[in-house]
This record gives sequence, structure tokens and C-alpha cells, in this order.
Amino acid sequence: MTAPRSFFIAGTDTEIGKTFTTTLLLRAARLAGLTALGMKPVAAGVDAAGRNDDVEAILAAGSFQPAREDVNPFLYQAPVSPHIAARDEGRPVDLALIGTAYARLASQADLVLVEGVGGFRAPLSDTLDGADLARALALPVILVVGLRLGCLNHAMLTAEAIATRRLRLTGWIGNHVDPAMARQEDNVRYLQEHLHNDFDLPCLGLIPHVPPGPGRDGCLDDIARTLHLPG
Ligand SMILES: Nc1ncnc2c1ncn2[C@@H]1O[C@H](COP(=O)(O)OP(=O)(O)OP(=O)(O)O)[C@@H](O)[C@H]1O
Ligand SMILES: C[C@H](N)[C@H](N)CCCCCC(=O)O
Ligand SMILES: [Mg+2]
Repeated sequence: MTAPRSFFIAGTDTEIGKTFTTTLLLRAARLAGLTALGMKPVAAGVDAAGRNDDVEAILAAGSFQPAREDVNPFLYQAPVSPHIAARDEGRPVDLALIGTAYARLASQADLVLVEGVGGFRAPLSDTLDGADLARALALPVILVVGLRLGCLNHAMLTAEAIATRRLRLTGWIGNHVDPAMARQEDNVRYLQEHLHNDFDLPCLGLIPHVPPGPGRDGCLDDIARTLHLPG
């Protein structure tokens, strides 16, 4: 196996479709014949069974099930900012430990996708945030833009924050998280032009709104095939 192609999946905010996009990119990689794994190093919020939705979705989307502690080394109970949950539970996020878990996953796969937490600079502690996590892993970044009112500003600010840290920004994906968004095409056109002009950033795909329900699974392969994984 050659060195894996891995990416950090950053988002313009929380609840904008990072996990949904990550699972579709894993699907795209698998359809292309790659062994692909996801990672959610820091997750907050569990159900009655003690499980986190993102972790379960990312485990299910991989080519096989690696050690759960490697996919998700830090799981906190409360669905709040991780810096609060980590302090409440007395278990601080440890970037070195996350790096070791990532390396174990990378040794087993052609491609690893690491989902961040919330927006790019969501805090992990009083001194660390999501940007430090991306920098510690030193992975090229894919920016997921949740297409809803306000996303133009969030996208430009997030791209700037990533570029300022000299991380390699490889492309962006627009996710139609809000089916009622007005002037969708005009918004997408703005992002295409300005992320290209300011950051030389290509659009790697646009994900349509796919309401949850029985019809969702049937269209995921077709959507995944429209996404471009950077080489
Ligand atoms: N394209 C889409 N069509 C329909 N629903 C979507 C789409 N993208 C995301 N959703 C839904 O929006 C919600 C938030 O998506 P998701 O969990 O992927 O966000 P996230 O950015 O990963 O959030 P977090 O910051 O908590 O990790 C989920 O219920 C998901 O199913
Ligand atoms: C619990 C939630 N779903 C996310 N995992 C955490 C979002 C943290 C957001 C912090 C912030 O930027 O205000
Ligand atoms: Mg998520």
C-alpha cells in the first residue's frame, strides 16, 4: 500500500453537513476501488446507548471497521462545545494521542478522511481549537460549505483562516443543507468565483438536498460519483 491520501474535512459551521459529506466522499473513494476510512477525533453528544451519531455514521461508511478508539479517541457526553465537555469530564483533548490514532488508521487504508468539530475554529480547550487539530495532523483541507443564508461570509472567513495557517486548502464542496435557501444558484456562483479568485480553490462538487427517509440510500452512489477527490 502506498502512502494514503488523507484530508481534513473542515466546515463553515456546525450542523452544515460535514459528516454527510464525509460519508459521501468515503463512498466515492470506495466506488473508485480504494480502501477508505473515516475518523472523528473529537465528538460531543451521545444517545441513550452512549453512541455518537457522527462516529456511528463514519464507522459505517468505511471499508471495514477499525478500532473504535482510533476512529474516535475523544467522545464527550454533552452536545456542547468540546472545550466545555472536556473540562466538565476532566479529560482534555490530547493532539499527540489523536496523531497516533490517525497514524494507525492511515497504515490500514488508501485514504483517511478526518472530520473536524463544528466550524473550523471551534474550541477544544482554553488553548486549542479545530485549527490546531488540522495543523497537528498536517493534512490538506477540504472545506464543506453548508449552503444556507450566511454561508458566503462563513466560507470566505473559513478559507482565510485555513490559508493563514499555511494549511493546503485543496477544494470546497457545497452542501445543500437548506432546501428553502433563496437564490441558490447565485450563491453558488459567488462561492465559485470568489473562492477561486481569492484562494485558487476549485469546487469539488455540489451535494443536493436529500431528505432523510427510505429514498435516501438509493441515490447516494449517484451523488458520490459526482464528487471529485483531489489527487
Ligand atoms: N444534503 C443534505 N440533504 C439533507 N439533509 C442533510 C444534508 N446534509 C446534511 N443534512 C442533515 O443535516 C444534519 C446535519 O448534518 P451533519 O451531521 O452532517 O452536520 P455536521 O456539520 O457534521 O455537524 P457537526 O458539527 O455536529 O459535526 C443531519 O441531520 C443531516 O442528515
Ligand atoms: C455538539 C455539536 N454537534 C458539535 N459537535 C460541537 C459544536 C461546537 C461549536 C462551538 C462553537 O463554535 O460555538
Ligand atoms: Mg458531524
